[in-house]
Amino acid sequence: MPAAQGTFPGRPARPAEGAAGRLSPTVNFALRIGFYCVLCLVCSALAAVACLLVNGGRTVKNMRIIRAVVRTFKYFFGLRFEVKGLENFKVEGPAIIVSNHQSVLDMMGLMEVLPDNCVQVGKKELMYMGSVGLIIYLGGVIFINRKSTSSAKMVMSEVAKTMVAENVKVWVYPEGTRNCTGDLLPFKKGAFHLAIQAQVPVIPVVYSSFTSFYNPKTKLFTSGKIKVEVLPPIETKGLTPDDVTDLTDRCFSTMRETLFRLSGRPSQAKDSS
Ligand SMILES: CCCCC/C=C\C/C=C\CCCCCCCC(=O)SCCNC(=O)CCNC(=O)[C@H](O)C(C)(C)COP(=O)(O)OP(=O)(O)OC[C@H]1O[C@@H](n2cnc3c(N)ncnc32)[C@H](O)[C@@H]1OP(=O)(O)O
Ligand SMILES: CCCCCCCC/C=C\CCCCCCCC(=O)OC[C@@H](O)COP(=O)(O)O
Repeated sequence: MPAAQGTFPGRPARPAEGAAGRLSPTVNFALRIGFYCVLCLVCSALAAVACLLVNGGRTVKNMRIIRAVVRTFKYFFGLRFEVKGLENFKVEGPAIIVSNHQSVLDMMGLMEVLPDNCVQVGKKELMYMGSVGLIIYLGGVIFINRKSTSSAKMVMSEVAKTMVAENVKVWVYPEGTRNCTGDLLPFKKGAFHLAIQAQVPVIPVVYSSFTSFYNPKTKLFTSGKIKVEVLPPIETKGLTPDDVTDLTDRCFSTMRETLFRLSGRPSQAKDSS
């Protein structure tokens, strides 16, 4: 049975165990992150076989298999998710989903709420992570080259056409990189160009800050609760490229306000420093 409250590996010691039973935060952090990576690598290899046998190759249908596997990971790390607003995913047809990106641990949060027929946009370097790269490829993830704006834009424009033709939702992390500060980085505009080009709604998803249980700088990684809110879709019908900045700013403000509320920091919602 999986450990319920972050008891494996490198769980914090109980007072009765004394100093001998305690692990330094650095060792605890390394063990838990190392275990996460091994879990991802091993499960990806096994899931890749299942994906090839069941679906035959690269297809978004493989995401169902990946989702089912990754949803079990939270039990090993004592993580709990409290999800609200899943009904907001029930829009007819394709949509762009945008969410905050804090850590590699986000894969657990992603799979907790991932709707069917939804692929993510990821940096191309992810392809080279061994079996994890293979499973990401098999899941249909759209790879972009962050070092080449023109090629990234070309890929995104192609996605605008295919997502409508194939009725697929696309999940983008608009911060463009991981950010575990408890705030949002300024949003890149690719997701919003994509939504307006395809004339599909944007659905923001916000995860509460990990900083109370996870902080790579201070080597903190314990059990914890993550609040997730799927916000109402923002329509883009009739919007033009001139509206991209407004749409980006609107999503950013709504998500930042939600991030602070979910993380118990309402007073900072208006502070843009
Ligand atoms: C079974 C076990 C499994 C174990 C593993 C578990 C799970 C794995 C399985 C699946 C899950 C996979 C999850 C993958 C997650 C991946 C996460 C990431 O990789 S995040 C990083 C990559 N993503 C992004 O970067 C997306 C956000 N970025 C953008 O949107 C960017 O805008 C960009 C399109 C990438 C371009 O970026 P760049 O920095 O080069 O340029 P700018 O953003 O500054 O834009 C310049 C300029 O161009 C305009 N622009 C942008 N896009 C467009 C467009 N499509 N069309 C037209 N114009 C565009 C932009 O507005 C700027 O102009 P201006 O300044 O005038 O506004
Ligand atoms: C043979 C090669 C072996 C490689 C071994 C790799 C070991 C890594 C194994 C598992 C790690 C699980 C990662 C799951 C995928 C995480 C996706 C992710 O979060 O990518 C980060 C990316 O969004 C932004 O990158 P940056 O913050 O800009 O950087």
